Amino acid sequence: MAAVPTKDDVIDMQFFFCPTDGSLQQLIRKKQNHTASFVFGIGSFLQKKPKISASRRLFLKTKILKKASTLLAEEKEQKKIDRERTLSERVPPLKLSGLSVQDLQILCKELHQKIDVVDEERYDIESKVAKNEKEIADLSHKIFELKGKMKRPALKRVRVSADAMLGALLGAKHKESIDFKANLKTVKKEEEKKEEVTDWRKNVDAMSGMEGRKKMHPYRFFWMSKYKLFLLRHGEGAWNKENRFCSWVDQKLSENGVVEAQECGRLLKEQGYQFDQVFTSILSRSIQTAWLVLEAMGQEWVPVTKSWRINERHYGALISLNRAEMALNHGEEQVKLWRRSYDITPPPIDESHPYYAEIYNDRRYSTCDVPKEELPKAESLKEVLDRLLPYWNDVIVPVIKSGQTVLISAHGNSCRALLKHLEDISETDIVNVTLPTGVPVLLELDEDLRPVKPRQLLGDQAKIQAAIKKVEDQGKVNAQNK
Ligand SMILES: O=C(O)[C@@H](COP(=O)(O)O)OP(=O)(O)O
Repeated sequence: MAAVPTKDDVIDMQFFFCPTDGSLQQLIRKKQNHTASFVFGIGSFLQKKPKISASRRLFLKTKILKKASTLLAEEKEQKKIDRERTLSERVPPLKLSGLSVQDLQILCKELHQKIDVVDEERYDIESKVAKNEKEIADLSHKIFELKGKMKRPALKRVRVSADAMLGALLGAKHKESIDFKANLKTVKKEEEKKEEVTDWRKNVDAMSGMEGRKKMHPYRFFWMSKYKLFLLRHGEGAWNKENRFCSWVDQKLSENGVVEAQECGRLLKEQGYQFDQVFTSILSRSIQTAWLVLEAMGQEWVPVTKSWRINERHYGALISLNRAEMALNHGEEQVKLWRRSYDITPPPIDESHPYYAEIYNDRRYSTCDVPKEELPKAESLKEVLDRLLPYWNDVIVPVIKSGQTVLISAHGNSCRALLKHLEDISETDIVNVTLPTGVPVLLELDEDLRPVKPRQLLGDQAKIQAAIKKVEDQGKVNAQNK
């Protein structure tokens, strides 16, 4: 402990509470060395003057306490002022008056971007702290182990040769001398394997679980999302209800489908989401769903862009057939392969099919970016992805990257194809991904449009699970609505 300063040494004396033990302390700064501080307990300070009476001591203590409490209050007040000053410097008050809705939206976006940046910094700092804490814990553990090794029981040193020791162990018969060194193995000191620090974003192979998504680095889930993308399978269509393959036949929403779409819009509104652009297929059920969602959200003005490339998978000759009947005739396994496999294409549609003319004579298919003759006659999920990807890359991605929030109102399989691409789902695992009607799927993506979190199906989770099961069961012999 530092020497007790004399009266001449002292330039400043303060009393304060010690936060660690709650005792009253005295802080004295030395004259010669302004950087040095000495702290003495009040007890010991007072003990140095034994002549002091009890009442005087009490009086002093009370005075010191009063002074300390005033100082504390002042310090608290000062901290408050400092905090407010720093906040007003770093976070200037928002000037909202006179701003148009568009300006407000831009401001909101800017603020969100700032929050994202701060969160990323916070995340970085937190992970650094966690890493350092782990290192400290490891080092403490090593120290503990070393200390343990130091406390070996004191052994008596005995000078005995190896031969003498063998003799003692094996008895007097032992005569040979043994070269112990010859039997010693050379053990290389194992180099401590250093954990490789890589950019987790590049670690696609390490992505994990979640319905077949490849393993994802756990930290990735804590990364802040840069973009939000919403995928939506339209509300129930008339043929969904009848359990018929609808595909490119332009069925409208069922009554229930209308309600599903409206409820979806209400939910998104409740949760405060706003869209800047909506993309749909050129099939009425996805367009109708987009309208109903926007209407329920009060965002009817949001631009809607349509493309055949977002259309449902072309189910070829299966179009209009009942799934349960198909399961009865061809087996549930076969129906599952047709419905959910990645690269199995169902038999193609031809002119003899009852819906061929209705599909291919429809004017909408002469507006596509490929000649009518080149439009598919049946598609596997892979083929859906092949025709969807150019549109995604060339049209939708730039919109998302410009900072706009996008809703894609599409179909079961066009959404599955996109999910496979975005979440890097394997060909075998995509079989297990099923989307219910009218349930928005929220994807949070990083700057390269890779998911940073598991996809979220928004809404009542029990209902969603039941709806998924219902869709899966459509391909079973005993499905409802045969
Ligand atoms: O074509 C259809 O009937 C369904 C998908 O059928 P499954 O792949 O579920 O058999 O597409 P959607 O209702 O999403 O437009």
